[in-house]
Amino acid sequence: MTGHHATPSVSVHVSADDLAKVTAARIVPVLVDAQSARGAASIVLTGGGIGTAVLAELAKSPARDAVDWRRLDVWWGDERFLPSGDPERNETGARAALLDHVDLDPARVHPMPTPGEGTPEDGAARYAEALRAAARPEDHADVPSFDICLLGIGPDTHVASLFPEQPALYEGERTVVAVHGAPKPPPTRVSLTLPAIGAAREVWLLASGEAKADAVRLALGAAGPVQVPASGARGRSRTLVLLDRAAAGRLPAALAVPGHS
Ligand SMILES: O=C1O[C@H](COP(=O)(O)O)[C@@H](O)[C@H](O)[C@H]1O
Repeated sequence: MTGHHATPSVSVHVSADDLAKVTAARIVPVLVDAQSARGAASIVLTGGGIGTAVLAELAKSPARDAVDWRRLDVWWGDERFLPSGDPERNETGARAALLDHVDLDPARVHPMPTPGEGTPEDGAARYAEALRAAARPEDHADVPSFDICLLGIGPDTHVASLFPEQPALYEGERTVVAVHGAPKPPPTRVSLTLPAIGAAREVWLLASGEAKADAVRLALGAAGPVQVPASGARGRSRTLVLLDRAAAGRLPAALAVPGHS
């Protein structure tokens, strides 16, 4: 799960609302192309404000009918280790925003573990095994080459549940880990690691609002992933950084290229 990774390209949209709409619209052709090229598509979902808003816009978009939802594999980048249906779970938000509104094959939807199923470590190991089973020989990795991996950027530069300076950032082998003592509640979580994220064809980093402006600048700067986890989240073919104007406000002018809105 090493090798070449794509240099980020940045697009900036006038508002969080536009950012969510444009990102949703950009997801559709990527999934459609993947389904025609390989028979099925895969997406990794994120929690968080803008990530969930993108899913809600996708549910509303008439273009969504171009996707064959039954041939979509849905994974999560991270999850709060809470019971199924808990409003704080990323899964709960994703189901309400999108998954409950499209005709998915339930066998292709892969929620992360809940406390009722054992320890977070057990759950992480089972999730890693499910990813390994879904990987194809041509993926040359222990996880599928996700077509899109969506990741929100936290104000502290975390992505998924990979928080600055935490042990998960030193993980070079495992694809999924249990996280204890996360600085953002709840403290116990399960997360993909950077090697698993880096197996994605496309990584899309999302941020909206002024509170993310410093994190976005750091994510595109020279710091390494232990200090700035978002700087280590890169796709193999493409890394897109999708921002609203407020989140792009502290980028060097040369990087803050306006998007399509
Ligand atoms: O805790 C989490 O936070 C991040 C970012 O959330 P946001 O509300 O600041 O956008 C999210 O990407 C991650 O999936 C989630 O578990």
